[in-house]
Amino acid sequence: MAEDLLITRMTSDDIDDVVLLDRSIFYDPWARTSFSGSLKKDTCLILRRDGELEGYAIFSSIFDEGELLRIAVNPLSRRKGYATMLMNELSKLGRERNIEHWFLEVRAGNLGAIKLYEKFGFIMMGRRKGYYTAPNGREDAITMHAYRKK
Ligand SMILES: CC(=O)SCCNC(=O)CCNC(=O)[C@H](O)C(C)(C)COP(=O)(O)OP(=O)(O)OC[C@H]1O[C@@H](n2cnc3c(N)ncnc32)[C@H](O)[C@@H]1OP(=O)(O)O
Repeated sequence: MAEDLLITRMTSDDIDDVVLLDRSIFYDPWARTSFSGSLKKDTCLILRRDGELEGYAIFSSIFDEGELLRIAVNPLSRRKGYATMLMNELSKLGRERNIEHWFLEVRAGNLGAIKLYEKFGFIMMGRRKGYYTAPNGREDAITMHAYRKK
Protein backbone atom coordinates (compact mmCIF):
# COMPACT_ATOMS: atom_id res chain seq x y z
CA MET A 1 0.00 0.00 0.00
CA ALA A 2 1.36 3.46 -0.86
CA GLU A 3 2.28 5.46 2.24
CA ASP A 4 0.49 8.70 2.94
CA LEU A 5 3.12 11.46 3.27
CA LEU A 6 1.73 14.89 3.96
CA ILE A 7 3.17 18.32 4.82
CA THR A 8 0.61 20.65 6.38
CA ARG A 9 0.48 23.73 8.58
CA MET A 10 0.88 22.93 12.26
CA THR A 11 -2.25 23.59 14.33
CA SER A 12 -2.87 23.58 18.09
CA ASP A 13 -4.05 19.96 17.70
CA ASP A 14 -0.50 18.99 16.67
CA ILE A 15 1.32 20.60 19.58
CA ASP A 16 1.23 17.57 21.94
CA ASP A 17 2.93 15.42 19.30
CA VAL A 18 5.44 18.12 18.38
CA VAL A 19 6.41 18.78 22.02
CA LEU A 20 6.93 15.05 22.61
CA LEU A 21 9.11 14.66 19.52
CA ASP A 22 11.07 17.84 20.29
CA ARG A 23 11.79 16.58 23.83
CA SER A 24 12.99 13.25 22.47
CA ILE A 25 15.42 14.95 20.06
CA PHE A 26 16.90 18.11 21.53
CA TYR A 27 19.18 18.67 24.52
CA ASP A 28 17.44 22.05 24.88
CA PRO A 29 13.82 21.33 23.92
CA TRP A 30 11.41 24.18 23.39
CA ALA A 31 8.76 24.83 26.03
CA ARG A 32 5.17 24.17 24.95
CA THR A 33 4.57 27.94 25.17
CA SER A 34 7.32 28.51 22.58
CA PHE A 35 5.46 26.30 20.11
CA SER A 36 2.09 27.88 20.84
CA GLY A 37 3.71 31.33 20.52
CA SER A 38 5.24 30.32 17.20
CA LEU A 39 1.86 29.14 15.96
CA LYS A 40 0.63 32.72 16.33
CA LYS A 41 3.52 34.55 14.71
CA ASP A 42 5.65 32.16 12.64
CA THR A 43 5.18 29.67 9.84
CA CYS A 44 4.99 26.18 11.30
CA LEU A 45 4.91 23.03 9.19
CA ILE A 46 4.56 19.38 10.08
CA LEU A 47 5.20 16.24 8.09
CA ARG A 48 3.07 13.19 8.89
CA ARG A 49 3.41 9.70 7.45
CA ASP A 50 0.24 7.64 7.72
CA GLY A 51 -0.90 10.09 10.39
CA GLU A 52 2.25 9.79 12.55
CA LEU A 53 4.34 12.89 13.14
CA GLU A 54 7.71 12.45 11.42
CA GLY A 55 9.06 16.00 11.40
CA TYR A 56 8.42 19.71 11.71
CA ALA A 57 9.96 23.00 10.67
CA ILE A 58 9.38 26.55 11.84
CA PHE A 59 10.49 29.83 10.33
CA SER A 60 9.89 33.47 11.04
CA SER A 61 9.93 36.19 8.42
CA ILE A 62 10.09 39.93 8.25
CA PHE A 63 10.23 41.90 4.99
CA ASP A 64 12.68 40.02 2.73
CA GLU A 65 14.33 38.05 5.56
CA GLY A 66 13.50 34.59 6.82
CA GLU A 67 14.98 32.73 9.77
CA LEU A 68 14.80 28.99 10.14
CA LEU A 69 14.11 28.54 13.86
CA ARG A 70 13.64 24.80 14.16
CA ILE A 71 13.71 21.72 12.00
CA ALA A 72 13.71 18.14 13.20
CA VAL A 73 12.89 14.66 12.01
CA ASN A 74 12.02 11.54 14.02
CA PRO A 75 15.33 9.71 14.71
CA LEU A 76 13.83 6.48 13.35
CA SER A 77 13.01 8.13 10.02
CA ARG A 78 16.19 10.00 9.12
CA ARG A 79 17.99 10.01 5.75
CA LYS A 80 14.71 9.40 3.90
CA GLY A 81 14.55 12.94 2.58
CA TYR A 82 11.96 14.23 5.07
CA ALA A 83 13.99 17.29 6.11
CA THR A 84 14.63 17.95 2.43
CA MET A 85 10.88 17.89 1.80
CA LEU A 86 10.32 20.35 4.65
CA MET A 87 13.13 22.63 3.41
CA ASN A 88 11.68 22.56 -0.11
CA GLU A 89 8.30 23.62 1.25
CA LEU A 90 9.93 26.42 3.28
CA SER A 91 11.75 27.59 0.13
CA LYS A 92 8.49 27.60 -1.80
CA LEU A 93 6.72 29.65 0.88
CA GLY A 94 9.75 31.94 1.07
CA ARG A 95 9.57 32.61 -2.68
CA GLU A 96 5.88 33.45 -2.38
CA ARG A 97 6.79 36.02 0.31
CA ASN A 98 9.78 37.40 -1.62
CA ILE A 99 12.26 36.29 1.03
CA GLU A 100 15.76 36.92 -0.32
CA HIS A 101 17.87 36.32 2.78
CA TRP A 102 17.63 33.22 4.93
CA PHE A 103 19.40 32.91 8.26
CA LEU A 104 19.81 30.19 10.87
CA GLU A 105 21.89 29.13 13.87
CA VAL A 106 23.11 25.61 14.44
CA ARG A 107 25.38 23.88 16.94
CA ALA A 108 28.94 23.76 15.59
CA GLY A 109 29.05 19.99 16.17
CA ASN A 110 25.79 19.29 14.33
CA LEU A 111 27.52 18.20 11.14
CA GLY A 112 24.48 16.39 9.69
CA ALA A 113 22.30 19.50 9.88
CA ILE A 114 25.12 21.70 8.55
CA LYS A 115 25.46 19.35 5.55
CA LEU A 116 21.72 19.59 4.94
CA TYR A 117 21.85 23.39 5.04
CA GLU A 118 24.83 23.52 2.69
CA LYS A 119 22.81 21.46 0.22
CA PHE A 120 20.25 24.27 0.33
CA GLY A 121 22.87 26.92 -0.40
CA PHE A 122 23.59 28.10 3.14
CA ILE A 123 27.10 29.24 3.85
CA MET A 124 28.76 29.91 7.19
CA MET A 125 28.48 33.54 8.23
CA GLY A 126 29.92 33.56 11.73
CA ARG A 127 30.43 31.78 15.02
CA ARG A 128 28.99 32.61 18.45
CA LYS A 129 31.36 31.33 21.11
CA GLY A 130 29.76 29.15 23.79
CA TYR A 131 26.26 30.11 22.66
CA TYR A 132 24.55 26.82 23.54
CA THR A 133 24.49 24.77 26.72
CA ALA A 134 25.89 21.30 26.13
CA PRO A 135 26.25 18.15 28.29
CA ASN A 136 29.89 18.99 29.01
CA GLY A 137 29.80 22.77 29.12
CA ARG A 138 29.09 25.15 26.25
CA GLU A 139 29.03 24.72 22.48
CA ASP A 140 29.56 27.31 19.76
CA ALA A 141 26.79 28.32 17.37
CA ILE A 142 27.46 28.59 13.67
CA THR A 143 25.39 31.25 11.95
CA MET A 144 24.53 30.60 8.31
CA HIS A 145 23.06 32.62 5.46
CA ALA A 146 21.52 31.77 2.10
CA TYR A 147 20.64 34.24 -0.62
CA ARG A 148 17.72 33.55 -2.91
CA LYS A 149 17.21 35.96 -5.76
CA LYS A 150 13.58 37.05 -6.18
C1 LIG B 1 17.85 25.73 12.84
C2 LIG B 1 17.84 24.40 13.54
O1 LIG B 1 16.80 23.83 13.81
S1 LIG B 1 19.35 23.63 13.87
C3 LIG B 1 18.88 22.00 14.48
C4 LIG B 1 18.60 21.03 13.38
N1 LIG B 1 17.86 19.88 13.90
C5 LIG B 1 18.46 18.89 14.57
O2 LIG B 1 19.67 18.85 14.78
C6 LIG B 1 17.54 17.83 15.12
C7 LIG B 1 18.17 16.47 15.01
N2 LIG B 1 18.43 16.12 13.60
C8 LIG B 1 17.43 15.87 12.75
O3 LIG B 1 16.24 15.98 13.08
C9 LIG B 1 17.80 15.43 11.36
O4 LIG B 1 19.03 14.74 11.42
C10 LIG B 1 17.91 16.59 10.32
C11 LIG B 1 16.68 17.50 10.40
C12 LIG B 1 19.17 17.43 10.58
C13 LIG B 1 18.02 15.95 8.92
O5 LIG B 1 16.82 15.24 8.67
P1 LIG B 1 16.74 14.07 7.58
O6 LIG B 1 15.30 13.88 7.25
O7 LIG B 1 17.51 12.90 8.04
O8 LIG B 1 17.49 14.76 6.34
P2 LIG B 1 17.41 14.31 4.81
O9 LIG B 1 17.12 12.84 4.73
O10 LIG B 1 16.49 15.21 4.09
O11 LIG B 1 18.92 14.56 4.37
C14 LIG B 1 19.27 15.42 3.31
C15 LIG B 1 20.78 15.54 3.23
O12 LIG B 1 21.30 16.20 4.40
C16 LIG B 1 22.57 15.62 4.74
N3 LIG B 1 22.47 14.91 6.02
C17 LIG B 1 21.36 14.75 6.79
N4 LIG B 1 21.67 14.10 7.93
C18 LIG B 1 23.00 13.85 7.88
C19 LIG B 1 23.91 13.20 8.76
N5 LIG B 1 23.51 12.68 9.94
N6 LIG B 1 25.22 13.14 8.39
C20 LIG B 1 25.64 13.65 7.23
N7 LIG B 1 24.82 14.28 6.32
C21 LIG B 1 23.52 14.37 6.66
C22 LIG B 1 22.90 14.61 3.65
O13 LIG B 1 23.59 15.29 2.64
C23 LIG B 1 21.49 14.21 3.19
O14 LIG B 1 21.46 13.71 1.89
P3 LIG B 1 21.76 12.12 1.64
O15 LIG B 1 20.93 11.36 2.63
O16 LIG B 1 21.34 11.94 0.22
O17 LIG B 1 23.23 11.95 1.88
